[in-house]
Amino acid sequence: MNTFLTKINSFGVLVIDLQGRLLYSNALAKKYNYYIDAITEAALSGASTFSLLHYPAEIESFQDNGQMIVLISPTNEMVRLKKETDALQSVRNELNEVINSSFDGIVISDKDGIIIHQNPSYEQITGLSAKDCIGRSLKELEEEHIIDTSASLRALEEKKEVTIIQKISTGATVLVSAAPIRNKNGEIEKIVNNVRDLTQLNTLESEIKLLEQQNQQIHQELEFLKEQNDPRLSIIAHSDAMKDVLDRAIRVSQIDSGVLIHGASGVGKEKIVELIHQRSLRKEYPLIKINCGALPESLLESELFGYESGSFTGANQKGKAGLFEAAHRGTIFLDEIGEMPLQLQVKLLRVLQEHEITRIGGTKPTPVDIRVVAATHRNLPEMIQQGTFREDLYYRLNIIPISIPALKDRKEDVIPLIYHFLNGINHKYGLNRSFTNDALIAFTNYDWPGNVRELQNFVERITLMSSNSEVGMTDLQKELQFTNGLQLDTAPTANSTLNGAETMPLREQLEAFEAELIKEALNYYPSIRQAAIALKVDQSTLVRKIQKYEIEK
Ligand SMILES: Nc1ncnc2c1ncn2[C@@H]1O[C@H](COP(=O)(O)OP(=O)(O)OP(=O)(O)O)[C@@H](O)[C@H]1O
Repeated sequence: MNTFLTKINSFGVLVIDLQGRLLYSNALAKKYNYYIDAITEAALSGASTFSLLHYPAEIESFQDNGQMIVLISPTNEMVRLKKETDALQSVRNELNEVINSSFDGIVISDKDGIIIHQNPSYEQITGLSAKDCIGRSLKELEEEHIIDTSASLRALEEKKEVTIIQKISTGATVLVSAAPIRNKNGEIEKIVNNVRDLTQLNTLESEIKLLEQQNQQIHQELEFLKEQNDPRLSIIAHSDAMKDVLDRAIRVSQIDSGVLIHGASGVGKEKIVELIHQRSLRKEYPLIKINCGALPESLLESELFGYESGSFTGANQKGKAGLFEAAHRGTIFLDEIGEMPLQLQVKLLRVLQEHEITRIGGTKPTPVDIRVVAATHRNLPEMIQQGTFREDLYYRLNIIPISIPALKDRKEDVIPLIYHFLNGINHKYGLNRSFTNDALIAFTNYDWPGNVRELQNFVERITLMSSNSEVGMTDLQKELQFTNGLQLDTAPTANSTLNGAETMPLREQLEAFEAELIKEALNYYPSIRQAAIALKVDQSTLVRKIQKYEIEK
């Protein structure tokens, strides 16, 4: 019965009497109204199909109680059409699901530029809801400045795919690609817009830029550290005075003006010149060094300017280029400039003014592009007063003055320098030497008149001569017997001062040095763990020391 009722509901039902008169018809049978007579006739004649142009149908009839019940159902063709429609609907649903779950915003407009669909991502990206957009014309949205330019309208106008950067009134910036969809006649029916969030891309872009900058910074720091590890260039500078010297040298290396370095013998003038040259744009060209006090006048002149063939007895037959020519495009370091004879000072001034030299015995000037860095331990202004140094040359050379203090005036550098030289020797000779505290105190209390050079020589000598792994006062005394005038004292002397204050006890100096190293490591490495690895100490030890020295991370 149930089956019967279900059938009844999905069939057209007619009830007729046996004479063919209509007694009842249900709603579905109404659409066959025009053909009732034909259907009745067919049913009475026992036919099972019935076909008219628009309503091919199957009929099923049976008699009951002197009446005939006729069931009318669409033919298989109709069922097929219905199935196709259902299938199309399900494809359409799937397509909608795909569109709606896309991370890109998708907006579809019709051929008149009216928005007919948008997916949820579009609202997430732009802040414009379906309510704001669907059914609205893109022209209107443009006029109301909700969007600045419509990609769809341009695609409709230009009849091709268009990609633009669009600004939305909500503040978002998006990349929109509008693609026309054509019917089989090639006419545009719809425009599909693909929308990407550029605000996010911009953020990513700035993040990449930031990473690149950090990368560059790290690269520069690495270069600096590499330089520091290069024994030819590493310059120990723990005192403020020496740090200032380094800062000044690094800054001056970037410009091409004359530099005059003042400082006693052995303070590190040549080291600073090397740094200036290595960091300058001239670093690929030679750095030529000459000590103006080491040669007699005539020889110094021929060394600097060169000579033509046969210009003086003993001269090379072919002539010879001088150091100015050899330093072309590079740097020339004139050490002990105060010792340069007056006559040569005049010639040097001409080179600096005219950027050309003429060889001895020659007539033709040769252009030279050189940077001159000069150094002296003499008091040049006093020499100018005495008439032994030319004032005009002094001002030419002294455009940027750098003054390196004597080692006794920057005692904070003594222990770091000792370790620097000691490490070099240990590494070179495969040793593992160290100094006792007494020895370090003695080193710090001494004034080192020969400055860093004297300290370096003494550290090298005493380390190599000692047979103990820890070099102490006995080794020092022994070595002193071979060294004239060097007197080391473990007690602070009246004139051994540190920044004008009394000499700091060694333990405090070592602690100050240790705190300084920890601060540097913490500044350089992003975490305490990495700083501890670099300093080769336990993380817990490092934490304890950070607390002890009250270092802020
Ligand atoms: N700050 C420093 N760090 C490391 N080594 C240094 C430092 N200062 C000087 N030295 C070393 O000390 C020695 C003497 O230095 P340098 O030759 O540069 O001194 P100078 O002032 O030019 O001497 P002079 O005037 O006698 O020529 C060199 O071996 C140099 O490497």
